[in-house]
Amino acid sequence: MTIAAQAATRAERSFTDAASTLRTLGGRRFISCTDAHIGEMRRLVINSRTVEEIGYIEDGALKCTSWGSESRVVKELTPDFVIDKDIKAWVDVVPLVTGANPMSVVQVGPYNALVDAGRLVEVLADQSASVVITAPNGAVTATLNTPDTDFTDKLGRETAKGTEGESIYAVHSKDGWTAVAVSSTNGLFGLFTQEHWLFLAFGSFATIVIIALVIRMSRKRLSPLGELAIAVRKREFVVHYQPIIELSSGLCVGAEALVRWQRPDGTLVRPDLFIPLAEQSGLIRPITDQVIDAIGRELGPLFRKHRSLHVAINFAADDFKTGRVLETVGHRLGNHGFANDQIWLEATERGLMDIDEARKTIAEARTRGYSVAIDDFGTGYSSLQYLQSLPLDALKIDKSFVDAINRQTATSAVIAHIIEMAKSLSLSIIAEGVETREQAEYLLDHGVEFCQGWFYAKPMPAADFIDYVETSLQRHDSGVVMLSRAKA
Ligand SMILES: Nc1nc2c(ncn2[C@@H]2O[C@@H]3COP(=O)(O)O[C@H]4[C@@H](O)[C@H](n5cnc6c(=O)[nH]c(N)nc65)O[C@@H]4COP(=O)(O)O[C@H]3[C@H]2O)c(=O)[nH]1
Repeated sequence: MTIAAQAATRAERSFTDAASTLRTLGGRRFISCTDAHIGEMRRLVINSRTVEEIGYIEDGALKCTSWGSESRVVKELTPDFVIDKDIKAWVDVVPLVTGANPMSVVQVGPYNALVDAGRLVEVLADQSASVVITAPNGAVTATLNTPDTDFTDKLGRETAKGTEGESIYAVHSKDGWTAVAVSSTNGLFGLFTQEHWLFLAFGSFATIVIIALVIRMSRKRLSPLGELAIAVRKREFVVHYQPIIELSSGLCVGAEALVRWQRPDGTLVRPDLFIPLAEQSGLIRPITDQVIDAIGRELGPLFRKHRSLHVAINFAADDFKTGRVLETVGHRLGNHGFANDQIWLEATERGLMDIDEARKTIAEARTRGYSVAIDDFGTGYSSLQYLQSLPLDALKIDKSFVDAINRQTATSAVIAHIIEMAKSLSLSIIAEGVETREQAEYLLDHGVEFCQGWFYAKPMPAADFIDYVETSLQRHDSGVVMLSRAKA
């Protein structure tokens, strides 16, 4: 298939896919703009590769979109073209809600969908080629790399290919849709056609290369949220475990579970690059569930064998607010033989902002036997009063304060105050990000019980963590203690 043919097929499919998504929605009954209605619109957007946003129109006003409620009057414009009688389409519309780049709009009944025109032409393997796609009524729906429209108009709408001067072109028509691709004879596209004998000889190889490029490019162009939604569906999340160390003995007493997004090419994406988006979009829930499932599967046998170990799990604000965390953890880890007192729930200060809800969830968690720690302490707005009002078990000191130890900077003194504050509230203290022996010694001298950090171990896959724990326990049994040996 030529580039033009791929582009035309893709354009037509984008519009009909969007229309069929809207028809599915139209076939279902919802009380308009309720949580269930908006939630379903959002779900369809997340699961679609073509639709960026869905809107619902009633009495000439945009009542809600997949982003939430709205109440803007929309001007009724004449559609740029109509497909199959009931599908209206417009091109180059600036989205009302996000004000993002112009997109195409497809409307079926009371619903409309925003389709990213750029994605219609993402099939290109050759960046030097330009493409123009026209709808059955001749309206230009998408372009790439600013085509010379005088030239492309001249080529007409019949499937054809050839060269003219320095340019090589292909026109492909399908069901009234036309895509014209133009490239210079030096481009990759030109190369394939010029070296026709090569293409013939290695035709299947070239096709595979193009398909691979197309797939790579379409992945690249997918919005971050679209990518994340696909990662959730394909369960692309893995968990690494960072040992938590008892400072006085050097013994590994447990681990913090830290999620990573493992891309299909094997690269690992850091959580701070996708957790905020996951929290905003609601995808954090299935991600949290996948983390908990992995912990159960990977650490179940180790935790049944060593009852003194604990695992600390990070929870998002949403998990804490709704109390959902308790059911999820109880069910999913209980099945693998974890005792509740082996589970520590970690929430950031931000996650506990809704203090009344947080207090309820924490109290219930402790009744069930879980421990609850406040994470990244000192980076938010927490005050002593705020801390006092929550029935917490432990406080994690943020790495930025540990970094300042013995540095004579403005923050250097803060850590001593945090430690005193935690002690006055009888909270256990865990210091994060310990990278040097001096830091570990300072913390031990100031009565901090636990820490984690690269001085001891980086986060690691489950199999390595299991080896680490077994070795740590054997050493401890044989009387070897890391920090006290270091001090001697
Ligand atoms: N430079 C340095 N870094 C150290 C050292 N020791 C630990 N770290 C890093 O510090 C972070 C500690 O986790 P956090 O404060 O809970 O901060 C976490 C946590 O807030 C969030 N996160 C991680 N996993 C999850 C999860 O499953 N769910 C949720 N909701 N959030 C998660 O992402 C944050 C970042 O996690 P990571 O990138 O894994 O980064 C981890 C860890 O790899 C050290 O000695 N030096």
